Amino acid sequence: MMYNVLIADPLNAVGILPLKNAKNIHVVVDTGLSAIQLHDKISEFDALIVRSQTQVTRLLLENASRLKIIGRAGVGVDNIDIEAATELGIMVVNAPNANTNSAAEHTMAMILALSRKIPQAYYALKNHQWDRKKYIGVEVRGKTLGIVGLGRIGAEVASRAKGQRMKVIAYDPFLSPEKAAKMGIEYGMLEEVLRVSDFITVHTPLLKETRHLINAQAFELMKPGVQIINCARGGIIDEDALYEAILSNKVAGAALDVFEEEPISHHKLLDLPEVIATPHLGASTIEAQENVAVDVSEDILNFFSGSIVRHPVNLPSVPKEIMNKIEPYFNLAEKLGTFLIHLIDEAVEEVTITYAGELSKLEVAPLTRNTMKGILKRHLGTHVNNVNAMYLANKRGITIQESKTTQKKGFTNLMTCEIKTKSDTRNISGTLLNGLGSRIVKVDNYRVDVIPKGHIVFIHHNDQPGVIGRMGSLLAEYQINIATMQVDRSDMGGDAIMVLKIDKHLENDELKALKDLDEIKDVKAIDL
Ligand SMILES: NC(=O)c1ccc[n+]([C@@H]2O[C@H](COP(=O)([O-])OP(=O)(O)OC[C@H]3O[C@@H](n4cnc5c(N)ncnc54)[C@H](O)[C@@H]3O)[C@@H](O)[C@H]2O)c1
Ligand SMILES: O=C(O)CC[C@@H](O)C(=O)O
Repeated sequence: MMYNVLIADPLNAVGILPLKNAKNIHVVVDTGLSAIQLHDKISEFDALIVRSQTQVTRLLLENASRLKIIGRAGVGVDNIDIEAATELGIMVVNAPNANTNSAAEHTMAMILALSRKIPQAYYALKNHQWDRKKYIGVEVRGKTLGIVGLGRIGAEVASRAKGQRMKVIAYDPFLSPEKAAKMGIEYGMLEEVLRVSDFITVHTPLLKETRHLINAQAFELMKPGVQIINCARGGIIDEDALYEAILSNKVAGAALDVFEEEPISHHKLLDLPEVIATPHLGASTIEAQENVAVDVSEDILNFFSGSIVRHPVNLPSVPKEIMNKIEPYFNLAEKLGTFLIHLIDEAVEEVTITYAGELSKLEVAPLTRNTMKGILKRHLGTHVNNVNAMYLANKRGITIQESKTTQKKGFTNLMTCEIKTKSDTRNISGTLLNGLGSRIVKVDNYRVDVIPKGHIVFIHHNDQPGVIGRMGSLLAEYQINIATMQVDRSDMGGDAIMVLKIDKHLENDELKALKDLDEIKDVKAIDL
């Protein structure tokens, strides 16, 4: 059988040799296609390889009748509609480790270029201006580098910055003070990192929760004269807010490798002398390009030869015969993990999953993996799947325990997930009701009855008259409809919780307004 592979973005020629040399693969390299041309052509191909430029949309995939696999030659998969690919049974693979080093080196190059105004001075000199006074920089030695997102690249940047004698402070939801100490850096919550840093570099994925993570409020917290670096994804920093912060002299300089929209040739930020920029070059080295091309090429060959792929982004990996038995619980497991992680504000240290009643007779390992996927996906994004979830948890030092009990605990089947952090323990339980589908039945031991789907607001408050009414009125002011509501309390006048189902995603300003109401202790917005 011959497989047609389309390479739609520029890829390293040596890296794609494994594909070119394979007897059953016909490689077409066509990197200049418009979206419409790609749409017209895609139905001829069994595999598509892209970098960050080609947008792999649902519309494109719906026309890709032969397509079986997409290779992303890099880390970020935000240019690929993973949900659509999964729905259509198209596998997505990426190359998560292949460009880490290059992206970290590029970040360091940007920090140093920014601190010494190298691009500005170079530009002036090329324009025949010998000006030594205008381009006085600052040393990075002794300065504090704040790292937001301490994953693969963030951690590499941290170790390089220490080599430059910088103090490093980092925030990552999976980082604890102990882990930070082992790496010889400081741990801080996001606000602290923003407050104390002289340079701030972001290394998170672009997710719903990280879009505009660095916004006008974040800039307000920063030191005057702070310098900002983004070599991760456009959109993590609010570009309008950055522009204003530079005009008001709060931010002294910014180095950008990525933009909210790409490609660009004009942008108001590029008109500011304080901004230096590169056109998404973080992974553009000979080594990284060869590595990413080799990694995706090999995985595409693995896929077509029926071998195990090494970097799946969306693989449903559970064998069919086991899946048939546990399928009804599979979705519930992920949703319990997703719900619970939203209640957690510190690094996760331990996860315990207990299977009770009929569940204890089943093969539950895939359910544990799917729960972990739900937990990790919140901060690690769509590349987490039930194949790599345990590996990723392990790498972050999270202990996972699984236990079974034949006791029914009030339900014929009950799955309970507990997360321990340094100072907190939270739990959630769910069940499958005969004929009625899955339900969340307990949160932190409060009784609830919630279908694990849609937009949920979880509120922790004091049991006082009027709280529920104020909550309802405020949501009404924002035109937010409450679909269902559950309330429970520890005792009269004591701790209480509310679980609301609402008809839309709760925006940050709406969340803040709810938090500011009297008697409210905490509010979490959870999209299941
Ligand atoms: N410029 C380039 O060419 C280039 C090259 C490679 C990667 N990237 C991008 O760099 C970014 C990081 O890649 P990586 O391989 O290190 O990913 P990674 O998954 O290893 O690390 C991301 C880290 O961000 C953390 N995170 C998630 N939400 C957070 C939040 N709200 N606050 C703080 N931290 C949060 C996660 O816990 C995780 O540890 C991605 O956006 C990737 O697409 C860019
Ligand atoms: O394709 C590129 O060069 C960029 C890749 C990079 O942004 C990534 O996420 O891996």
